[in-house]
Amino acid sequence: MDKPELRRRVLTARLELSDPERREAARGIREGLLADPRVTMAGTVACYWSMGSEPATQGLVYALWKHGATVILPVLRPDSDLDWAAYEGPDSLRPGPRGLMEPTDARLGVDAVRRAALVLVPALAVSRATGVRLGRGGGSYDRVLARLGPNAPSIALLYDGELLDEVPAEPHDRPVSMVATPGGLVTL
Ligand SMILES: Nc1nc2c(c(=O)[nH]1)N(C=O)[C@@H](CNc1ccc(C(=O)N[C@@H](CCC(=O)O)C(=O)O)cc1)CN2
Ligand SMILES: Nc1ncnc2c1ncn2[C@@H]1O[C@H](COP(=O)(O)OP(=O)(O)OP(=O)(O)O)[C@@H](O)[C@H]1O
Repeated sequence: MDKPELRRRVLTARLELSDPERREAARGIREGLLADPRVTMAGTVACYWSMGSEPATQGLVYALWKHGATVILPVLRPDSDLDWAAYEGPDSLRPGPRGLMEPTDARLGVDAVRRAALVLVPALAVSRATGVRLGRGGGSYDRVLARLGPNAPSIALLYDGELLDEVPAEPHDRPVSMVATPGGLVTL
């Protein structure tokens, strides 16, 4: 299966989830992450503000911020690379391009993500064998993951059934080190 076909399949399956199924999945993902010291001990966490049918991250972002972490969120650049800015509470976001909500705080630059002790990554699917992830196709997170050191943990947030035996990979694809599913964290 090629990337566009797998993207369509996963997005279709996500649209078929009911609201209670989505809420329950987001709760499991959030609780698994917030129970892990690698998450709660991170001084700076790079996260993202979920949209559409993605597993919801709003409660997670809020909990990390309340807990005292610096949470940075992506700002999409015209070249699909990602700038970053701090989450400063529920009023610190505004609508951005492509249906995204983006932070209004000062832009920190594309390299700000290197200061994160943990990077949470959107994905449509991840390979159990290699950690290679399928994204929306802009290559944004391929560039982000390429900037991180080899030991910086990166966690993709997935619904059940999205950790797959095989995900189509190209040379520029960068693996994540873990996935967070409704059932808990899986180290790859
Ligand atoms: N929540 C979230 N934020 C993110 C990403 C993401 O995947 N999810 N990105 C990951 O790289 C970057 C933004 N990249 C994006 C690339 C494509 C589309 C996109 O295709 N949007 C559709 C509408 C999708 C929908 O409503 O579900 C569109 O514009 O038609 C959106 C964001 C940075 N921020
Ligand atoms: N390091 C990079 N610098 C510039 N462009 C890149 C880089 N990595 C990937 N790209 C480009 O991004 C495009 C999309 O790649 P791909 O289909 O693998 O995206 P994806 O990983 O699914 O999406 P995303 O990372 O945005 O979630 C490709 O055309 C690729 O050439």
